[in-house]
Amino acid sequence: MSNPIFLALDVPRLDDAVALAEKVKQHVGGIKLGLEFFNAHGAHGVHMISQLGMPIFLDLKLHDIPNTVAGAMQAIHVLEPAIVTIHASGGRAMMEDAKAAAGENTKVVAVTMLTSLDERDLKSMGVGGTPHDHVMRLADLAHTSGLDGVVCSGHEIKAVHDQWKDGFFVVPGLRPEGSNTGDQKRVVTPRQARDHGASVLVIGRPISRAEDPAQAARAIEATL
Ligand SMILES: O=C(O)c1cc(=O)[nH]c(=O)n1[C@@H]1O[C@H](COP(=O)(O)O)[C@@H](O)[C@H]1O
Repeated sequence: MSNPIFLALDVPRLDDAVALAEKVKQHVGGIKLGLEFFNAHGAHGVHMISQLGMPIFLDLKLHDIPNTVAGAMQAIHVLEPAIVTIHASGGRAMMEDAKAAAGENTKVVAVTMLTSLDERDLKSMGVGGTPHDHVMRLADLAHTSGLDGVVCSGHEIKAVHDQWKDGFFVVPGLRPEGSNTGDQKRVVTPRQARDHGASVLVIGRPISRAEDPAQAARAIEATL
């Protein structure tokens, strides 16, 4: 079975990002490049990381009107990402148009509810119900909009997987037992997420901020 860990390369300097990716390469299945990396280094940065020969997950969290998101999807064909994120709250038309505009080898997955949010945050945004309800509703919308899968926390992955058997599921907000959760609120261990149906495990700081990132990645890999 291939390694489901994608390292979130949320580091500001390109040379540090390349060095970190080189260090952990043997212990992860791919690299996730997100807003911090893409806004700082753009297409050039993506090409640099692509040279390591690993699948690239471009976490752009697109959320705009359908025409604009479709145009953004077209613009990244050249980068050949394996996975791209959009926001499910952009709605059905946005998701349908995003999928139609994506490259044929790119999985388009929708962020349901960020792992940094909890029920109080939902309430403060005027959204009723529990995180579970909210995630299930948006996962169903993403499914019927023709997407490949969703991003959700480890708290919901089992229910989402039960409802969408052949979906592709990305789970961030992962922490090995006893490690610092930081800004994440809906957290599980990498092993729990894997056991409950995650296709991809996104892990950033527990590896990137470790004293020995390769050892940290190896230790997490060993728990799977
Ligand atoms: O789309 C994502 O990858 C994402 C969605 C989400 O709900 N929560 C979340 O943390 N992420 C990303 O996953 C990574 C988590 O990083 P760490 O908390 O450092 O492991 C970051 O790059 C986030 O941008």
